[in-house]
Amino acid sequence: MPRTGLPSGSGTWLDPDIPVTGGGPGYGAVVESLRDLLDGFAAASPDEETVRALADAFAAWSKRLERHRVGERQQVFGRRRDLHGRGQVMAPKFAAEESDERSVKGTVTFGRYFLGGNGAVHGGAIPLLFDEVMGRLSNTAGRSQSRTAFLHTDFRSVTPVGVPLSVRAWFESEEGRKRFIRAEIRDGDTLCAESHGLFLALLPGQP
Ligand SMILES: CCCCCCCCCCCC(=O)SCCNC(=O)CCNC(=O)[C@H](O)C(C)(C)COP(=O)(O)OP(=O)(O)OC[C@H]1O[C@@H](n2cnc3c(N)ncnc32)[C@H](O)[C@@H]1OP(=O)(O)O
Repeated sequence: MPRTGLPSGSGTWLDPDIPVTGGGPGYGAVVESLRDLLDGFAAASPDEETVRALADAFAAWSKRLERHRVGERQQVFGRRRDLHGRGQVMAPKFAAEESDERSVKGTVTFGRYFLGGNGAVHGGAIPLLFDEVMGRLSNTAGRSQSRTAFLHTDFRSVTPVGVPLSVRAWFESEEGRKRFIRAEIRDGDTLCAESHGLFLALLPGQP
């Protein structure tokens, strides 16, 4: 078991090697429903009756899930590498389409939940997506676990909500523990944002 409880990967992105199967085959559909719920909630102006019904339903589900609470190493959320977005809803779902040992390409659509304003994705959600994609790429293809040392993002044009965007991340260089990675998000030919980051392979005993 890896030190941090996050499994590292010896396969490439599209060839995950450590199956985490908690939640069973229906888990991915639940995560999708949760994403839809967040987008729907963000887009809604509900009446009071609907708000009360939502509050009751959410409280009931929180109580029920409390019975299934586990420690970090048994957690399913965010550890299902067989699912796009690894079964988490904190970041928008990145769907990888091509990968090799040094790069990954895929798509993302930022739902309404990630709206900053005026149709543009929130400026914090974009580095979140970059960290997700670059951080995971950093740990693929037999590499040991790493952590983000720095992540620089340039916002080149508005990143639109609700539009399928292409995402690409690739290794620029690897120097000992240092993994320099770059990434970009494009809307068609338009560069929306680009990032470069340093990911440091963890030393034994580092959390
Ligand atoms: C299904 C599950 C999938 C799971 C998939 C998960 C995907 C998501 C992944 C998300 C990843 C994250 O967000 S991780 C969470 C965010 N990051 C963190 O919390 C990291 C916090 N920081 C740290 O823990 C530490 O600073 C480290 C580990 C990054 C580095 O500490 P260290 O090991 O002591 O290294 P240190 O000696 O300081 O530095 C080593 C070398 O790197 C350089 N260096 C260090 N930091 C920097 C820096 N910011 N900018 C430039 N250079 C730096 C040093 O100058 C040195 O160069 P030289 O002298 O050798 O030349």
